[in-house]
Amino acid sequence: MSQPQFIVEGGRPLAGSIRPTGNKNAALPIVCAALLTDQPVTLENVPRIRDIESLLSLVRAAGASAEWTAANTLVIHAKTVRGDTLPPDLCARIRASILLAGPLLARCGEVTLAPPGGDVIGRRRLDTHVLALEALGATHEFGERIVFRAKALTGADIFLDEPSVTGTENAIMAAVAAKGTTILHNAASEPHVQDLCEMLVALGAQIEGIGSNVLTIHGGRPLHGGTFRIGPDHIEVGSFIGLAAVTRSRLVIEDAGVQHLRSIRMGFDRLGVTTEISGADLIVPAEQEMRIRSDLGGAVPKLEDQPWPAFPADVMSIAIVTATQCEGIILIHEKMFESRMFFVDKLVGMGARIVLCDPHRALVSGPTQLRGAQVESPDIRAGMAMLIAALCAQGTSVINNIGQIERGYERIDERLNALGARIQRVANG
Ligand SMILES: CC(=O)N[C@H]1[C@@H](OP(=O)(O)OP(=O)(O)OC[C@H]2O[C@@H](n3ccc(=O)[nH]c3=O)[C@H](O)[C@@H]2O)O[C@H](CO)[C@@H](O)[C@@H]1O
Ligand SMILES: C=C(OP(=O)(O)O)C(=O)O
Repeated sequence: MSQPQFIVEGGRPLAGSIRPTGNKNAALPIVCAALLTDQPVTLENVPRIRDIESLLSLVRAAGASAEWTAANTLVIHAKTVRGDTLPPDLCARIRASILLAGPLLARCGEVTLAPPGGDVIGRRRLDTHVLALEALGATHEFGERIVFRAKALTGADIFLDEPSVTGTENAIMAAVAAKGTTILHNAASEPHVQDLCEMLVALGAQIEGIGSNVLTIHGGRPLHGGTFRIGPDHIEVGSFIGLAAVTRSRLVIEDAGVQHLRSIRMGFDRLGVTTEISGADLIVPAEQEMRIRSDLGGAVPKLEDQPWPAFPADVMSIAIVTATQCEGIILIHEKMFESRMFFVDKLVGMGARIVLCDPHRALVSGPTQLRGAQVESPDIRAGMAMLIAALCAQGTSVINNIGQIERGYERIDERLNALGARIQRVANG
């Protein structure tokens, strides 16, 4: 069945306030972490997005209950769980299915998964997950099925081969259940990793070094139930900064989690897009310089992604669209995923001046007037980037395959229409 489309009328300025939803990439591991205890866990500010619904289907298949008690409040109760009943098609739908490995291994001593899915943005390793779980005492089988087994999990001194986000999260969840102390070196430290740690601490875990790349976890303490509120999605905030800039709109991004925005704001600053902090809110003024800042001596500047706390890979696609509306030239270097930049073809089709140097680097020269077009949305962030491009373009655009956008952004058409956008969601065919 074909997916609905967005019909977007471009060129309209937006205005008003918008609140980011809870962080998708925090909510996903935190839902999994709720399976570590047999007590009920209440999660607030959970985004109502497709990836969460897919994960909840997996959680229920494992034997836990998961009920929405308010629009964004979820109660998970994993009184008993099983690790051998996860439907392969659901595992293949989302990257986050792999995050069930740590908690179900800890609870059941064995877990069987199918290889995870997620955005088709290039090869996605699982080696770090295996490295960490093996160090804690698990064995693994890897093929059409991924099986982890452990009679007992024991704390260990672990150096991760890369600061994998989900790899770190799996390691943390397993280490919290393991007897003894685990030291995780070269750990990822993104806001979502921090949120997961804080949630586990709220349930009784002992974790030191939260926010750094060395975590010390004193495991084996029984976890109780509790309530935890998911933090705001900094990637969504980055998306709204780009949206405001290219539509020349003043937007107030409420309760934006400003403590986590330094690298994102600095990245947009390089494009000539400045933002202001006002209490807990972030303001994007309508008047922007939109002039790319050259490096010293007039050299061509570069915007590159790196592990946290540097500029996040998931905001790169949004930065590319923004750069098409700024005066000057900039090299965008996406270091991580081999297929994430291919969507720039679609921007070129809309009038952007972009040279894709190789799968990781693109040279963007602006500003160019974008024209409405019929486009696909290949992954969550490219999809959002296309939506932003359509809102800034002259004329009408059609965005197909919007299920990709809705994997990560809650009611995005409704929320942007409340700011003055014209986005119509229509059934396709
Ligand atoms: C469900 C979930 O949480 N998904 C996120 C998670 O995926 P996921 O956990 O699958 O990504 P991984 O962190 O395992 O893989 C990316 C690897 O590349 C490294 N790296 C990162 C940036 C960079 O500029 N250069 C570099 O080499 C990372 O440190 C990491 O080692 O983290 C990715 C990296 O943030 C995000 O894109 C995904 O949205
Ligand atoms: C790549 C992303 O998601 P996932 O890891 O779930 O595919 C993303 O959130 O941009």
